[in-house]
Amino acid sequence: MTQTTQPPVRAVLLDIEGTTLPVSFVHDILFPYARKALPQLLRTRADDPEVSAQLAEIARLAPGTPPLRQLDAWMDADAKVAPLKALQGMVWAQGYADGVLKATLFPDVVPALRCWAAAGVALAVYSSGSVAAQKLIYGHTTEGDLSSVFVGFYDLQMGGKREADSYRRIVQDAQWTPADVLFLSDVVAELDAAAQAGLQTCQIVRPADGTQPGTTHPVAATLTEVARRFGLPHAEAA
Ligand SMILES: CSCCC(=O)C(=O)COP(=O)(O)O
Ligand SMILES: [Mg+2]
Repeated sequence: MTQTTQPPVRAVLLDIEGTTLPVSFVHDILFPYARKALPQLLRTRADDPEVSAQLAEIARLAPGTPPLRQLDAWMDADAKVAPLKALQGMVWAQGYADGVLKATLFPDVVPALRCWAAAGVALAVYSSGSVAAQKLIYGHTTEGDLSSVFVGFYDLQMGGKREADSYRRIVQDAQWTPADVLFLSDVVAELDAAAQAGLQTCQIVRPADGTQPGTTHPVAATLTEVARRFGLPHAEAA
């Protein structure tokens, strides 16, 4: 019988929602905050080039629809659309600055990420949330600023998370070898796309989020379990 061995993991690419952060934080705190704050952002900063560029993109994607109505429709559908994600990131910045928003990561996340980074494993984020929003989350956690553990942040500018080419672009940008990279996500379609691009994969199945395990990828409930399964260092072993 032939046995396949996994190449050692040299880099870990991580999803956010449902992987490092509870789905409830995104849906019950971040999204309602953005829905409430977006009308004022469009009223007061429509001429700001950062905002007007996103308004132009909305007009390109949904010609003739008033921007706020289109943003509401995308939020209702939880659509992962770049201009919505960019504008959400802009309003969240104020919430983090005011101290109203603070990210509570799953308890296994900070020790695992610190341990992996200290051991020389390259860590990067890939989320539908904008790079600015990702840096805000990891820069404002209940356990302090974690953003320096990451060597890269990737968003929808790389393409959709269910498309294999997005993972190829990320790996190329980071100058990694696909087989050396482990992608962690709660969503099987994202893992399928990453596997198609040659990455190793593991589904994070968080009981708190009620994630349903699939059958086609290794499964782990915590990053500690990921470490054991993929030969990464873990805090207890340090
Ligand atoms: C990074 S900010 C909040 C996440 C977000 O806006 C979102 O849509 C969730 O996307 P993910 O790709 O992390 O599931
Ligand atoms: Mg997710």
